[in-house]
Amino acid sequence: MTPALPALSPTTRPVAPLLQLDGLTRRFKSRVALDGLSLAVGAGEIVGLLGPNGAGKSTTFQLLAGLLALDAGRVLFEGRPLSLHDPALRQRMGIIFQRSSLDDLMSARENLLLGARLYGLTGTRAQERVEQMLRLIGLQDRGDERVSTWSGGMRRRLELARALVHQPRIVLMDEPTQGLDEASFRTFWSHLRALRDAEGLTVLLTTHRADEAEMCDRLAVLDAGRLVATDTPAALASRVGGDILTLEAREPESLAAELRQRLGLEARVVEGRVQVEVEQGHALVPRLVEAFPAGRLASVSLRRPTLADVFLQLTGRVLGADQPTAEPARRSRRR
Ligand SMILES: Nc1ncnc2c1ncn2[C@@H]1O[C@H](COP(=O)(O)OP(=O)(O)OP(=O)(O)O)[C@@H](O)[C@H]1O
Repeated sequence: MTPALPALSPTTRPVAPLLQLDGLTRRFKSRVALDGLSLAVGAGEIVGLLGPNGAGKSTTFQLLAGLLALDAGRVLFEGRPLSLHDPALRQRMGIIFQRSSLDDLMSARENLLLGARLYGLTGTRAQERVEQMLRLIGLQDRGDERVSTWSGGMRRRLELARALVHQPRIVLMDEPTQGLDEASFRTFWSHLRALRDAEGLTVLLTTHRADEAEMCDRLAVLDAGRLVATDTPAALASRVGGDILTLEAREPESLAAELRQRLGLEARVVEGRVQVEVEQGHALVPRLVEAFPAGRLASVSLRRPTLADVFLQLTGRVLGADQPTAEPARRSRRR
């Protein structure tokens, strides 16, 4: 008798990512919207897709939602390739698009019940799930009100509940908090995290907000349909290193040119102010004040880099802005 093979221990058994995008490619005539995007999303992870306008974020979501056909590439769920039209994939995914998909004339409960029925949940099971979701988003006392009377923040939380009513493993969210005020943004995220903890939810979202990007477990930066970086927010922020000096001046372009020529600094103009990335910012401040007499500089401020700076360095664009503002920074820096 052949001896039984030893069982793989949990540490040696390979764990497939929950969702794996493998070389996703989509063209619109001669324009390549997505150019071989590969990205793995692990179970229980909140992954943020960051990218300037036209980077390919919405195209990725439309492909995953089965609304567009792929030109090349494949999607694996728990290690198994799945067609984007496979009902099994639909069942495991919840999607929140930028535009509201709620029915304004219905109450919150009715909206959730409709969502549940679309995924085959009926009877007491559907009712229970609807009540559970209303509790999780903290709106159980308002469930019978018409959605049209609700605030933007409450509606976004209801969208989240509706995308999750059929208990998907992963939820895709296209700019879920766009237009929300600070308080609604915080509430939305605390519910999202509670859902992740309560239901083991995995999230793939797009955002233009640096504060939202900071909240993700991992970020994938897209530019012109290609993945240019993927890492934790902290690791990405440490790529910029050093300090960010911001200088206000009446003629920012000429000041930036002088900083480059006279001091050999990598200075660029970002939204009307001169920005310089340096290792020892505090040591440079007195030199700048000395080099540029009163009148040339209106103010100098020093801060640690944020994700918005990382984004600028990688893509040459300001996070959330429509137009390019600068060339992506060269790697070498004056120390
Ligand atoms: N239906 C379409 N027909 C032609 N071109 C398209 C179509 N959809 C997207 N594109 C192009 O594909 C590229 C990627 O667009 P996409 O909407 O995915 O970008 P995005 O990252 O979502 O941008 P935004 O942040 O502005 O929503 C863009 O150049 C866009 O013009």
